[in-house]
Amino acid sequence: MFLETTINTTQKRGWIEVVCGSMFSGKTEELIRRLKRAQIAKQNVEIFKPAVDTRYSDDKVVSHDESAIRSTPVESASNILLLSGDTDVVGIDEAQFFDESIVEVCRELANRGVRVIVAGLDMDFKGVPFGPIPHLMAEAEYVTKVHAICVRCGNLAQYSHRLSHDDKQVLLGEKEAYEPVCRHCFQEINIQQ
Ligand SMILES: Nc1ncnc2c1ncn2[C@@H]1O[C@H](COP(=O)(O)OP(=O)(O)O)[C@@H](O)[C@H]1O
Ligand SMILES: Cc1cn([C@H]2C[C@H](O)[C@@H](COP(=O)(O)O)O2)c(=O)[nH]c1=O
Ligand SMILES: [Zn+2]
Repeated sequence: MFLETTINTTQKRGWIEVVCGSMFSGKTEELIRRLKRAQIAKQNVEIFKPAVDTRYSDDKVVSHDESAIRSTPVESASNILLLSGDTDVVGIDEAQFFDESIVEVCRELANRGVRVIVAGLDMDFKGVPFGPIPHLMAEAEYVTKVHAICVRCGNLAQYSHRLSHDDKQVLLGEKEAYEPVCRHCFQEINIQQ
């Protein structure tokens, strides 16, 4: 479990946390858990997600288990800077869908003294690093990799296997479109295909 860094109230110091893993690994639940605890601590919290992710809700980040928190959809990473005026904590979900400029945005916020918590897929359906997440992992002070349960064998899953033959990297979907699998099962699937 991630343990929050003690906040030194005399000096406002920012940092970056990344929560990554496959689909269904609990990234959004963990993001919501950290943000709700910050709200309980009376911190000023803003949550953003890419406008492209229209699943579940326009104005909420929602987990597969239906826990939710209010959020603002943004068309581009630069909007996050504009909308984060007097904020102590910024949460960003589905960060794999932003372009590389999200790295600069997170850096700028952290340098300003903001705690930035970013959740996103570390790998796409091919097992290839996804968008800006690897770069964010390199810059972050704290990286938490969470795991789903492999639907084929019950081991820890780190891959998101796409059930269709669609080859484009971005394809929104849920259980009808993806299943979380472990290394062994991911290899077996790819040998068969
Ligand atoms: N194969 C699975 N392994 C783990 N959790 C699963 C699985 N299938 C469904 N879930 C549900 O997904 C929830 C995690 O959802 P969520 O936080 O939205 O994940 P993520 O954001 O990583 O896709 C779990 O608490 C569980 O209820
Ligand atoms: C693996 C993979 C996933 N996606 C899409 C599918 C979902 O809409 C999101 C991931 O959501 P989650 O909160 O992590 O479950 O990303 C994609 O577009 N391309 C991929 O390769
Ligand atoms: Zn498996």
